[in-house]
Amino acid sequence: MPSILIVDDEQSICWGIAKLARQIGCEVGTAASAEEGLKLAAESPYDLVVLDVRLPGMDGLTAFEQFRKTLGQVPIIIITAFGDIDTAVRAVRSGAFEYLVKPFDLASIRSAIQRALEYTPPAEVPAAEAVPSSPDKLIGQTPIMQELFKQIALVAATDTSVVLQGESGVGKEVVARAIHRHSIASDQPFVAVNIAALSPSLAESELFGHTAGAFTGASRARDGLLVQANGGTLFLDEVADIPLPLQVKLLRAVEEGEVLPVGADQPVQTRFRIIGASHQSLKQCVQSGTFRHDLYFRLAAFEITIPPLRERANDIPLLAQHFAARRPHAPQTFSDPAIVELRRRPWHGNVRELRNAVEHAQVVCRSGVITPEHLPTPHPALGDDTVTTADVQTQLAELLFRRAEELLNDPEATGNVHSLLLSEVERPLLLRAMNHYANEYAPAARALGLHRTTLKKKLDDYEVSES
Ligand SMILES: Nc1ncnc2c1ncn2[C@@H]1O[C@H](COP(=O)(O)OP(=O)(O)OP(=O)(O)O)[C@@H](O)[C@H]1O
Repeated sequence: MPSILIVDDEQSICWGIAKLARQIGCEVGTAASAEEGLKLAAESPYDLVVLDVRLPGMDGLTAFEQFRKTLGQVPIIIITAFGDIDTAVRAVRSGAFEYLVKPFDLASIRSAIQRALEYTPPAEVPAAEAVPSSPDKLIGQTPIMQELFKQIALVAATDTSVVLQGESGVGKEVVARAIHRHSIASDQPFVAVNIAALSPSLAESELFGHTAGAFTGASRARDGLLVQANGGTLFLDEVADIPLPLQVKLLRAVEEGEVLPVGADQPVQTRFRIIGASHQSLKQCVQSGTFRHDLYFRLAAFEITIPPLRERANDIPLLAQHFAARRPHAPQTFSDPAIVELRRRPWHGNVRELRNAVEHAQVVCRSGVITPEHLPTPHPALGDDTVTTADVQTQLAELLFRRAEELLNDPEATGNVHSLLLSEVERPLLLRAMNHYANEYAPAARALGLHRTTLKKKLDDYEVSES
């Protein structure tokens, strides 16, 4: 008769799993701490261990290695309620047979136990590795986040392409960074590019590079971002915005591990893991013909959907504390009504909006305790008819602020930050004006307060066709 050791300090869990194990014909030992479990394991051999991570005294992941020493390569199922991303990665890397996130249903633990009992262990299992904690840590304790950590841990261990879906500000970039940080390529480059922010005329050379003299202004040859990511991870934010002709080139690069820089006749080798992110459904973009289906299938080998903050409201107090702690000299404490208010808000701008609201409150608060009055007015939902001009101005200012910060941190942009940012603002303005005046230069130029020829020249520079 197979025997199972269940180590969990929650009596009800021990009892539930023990009952189920007996039903499937196992002998059962239970322990409320790792130390007690190790003692039982030393006394009699077990065929399977079900091990909780959070235990009084020694934690489950530390005990894992001890169980290995005592019981050899028997399968160990790890269960956890409150873990962080490092816990998930350690659990996956430890060689745990299965990693279950509480609350789990009886069917999943039953299936894990049955599979574990039929399992023949491999000759060697990699040892658990300590994963360094990182400053851009992913915060979350809700079951939704625990599941997300698990997905990240599973995919990080591979070189599979990933698509991250989720509303703006949910944390797609932090997740991409976490995947990279926990992958075997973590010491290689992580190159992040926001496709929507690339000027259309320069997107190709930015991504694929160019030779010297490939176009006016290209005095020196330059590696594109795909080559800069060689050996590491390329994060394409707003991947749905890649122009169709470049999608073909990107697919070729990913499939064949080589790119053709603008103006070059010889390809350059480059291999990287690609992580795409989008707030739009890529599947819908494929259906509407704006995204190639072959590229979609290549990228979406593993899809992760990051839920909006309002669906994990229990994480809000923790996130608020996390953001407040980033400014050690500013107020750190939230009054109870402030926490209630934070939890109540819809957070259409998700974690980014929450982070900004905490920063705002810390600036406004003079008393040491943050109260609801210190919080800024909430962002309206996009497309909401009640959005006022002031709302739009606030959001625009915030986006420009963020983009300016990105450009100021980009060594390639140094010396051009002003013109780059202004061109990103000017292009949509001119396009809108032309559209508004049915592509008539004269009224559009009059409304803009520009000379007609100046408007025409600017549109040419932005490569905006007259159609
Ligand atoms: N779970 C989290 N824990 C800690 N910080 C987070 C978390 N999720 C998001 N953030 C923070 O929120 C901000 C927005 O996150 P991020 O830029 O990754 O969102 P995004 O989904 O990529 O947004 P966009 O689609 O607009 O590019 C960042 O400052 C990020 O560090």
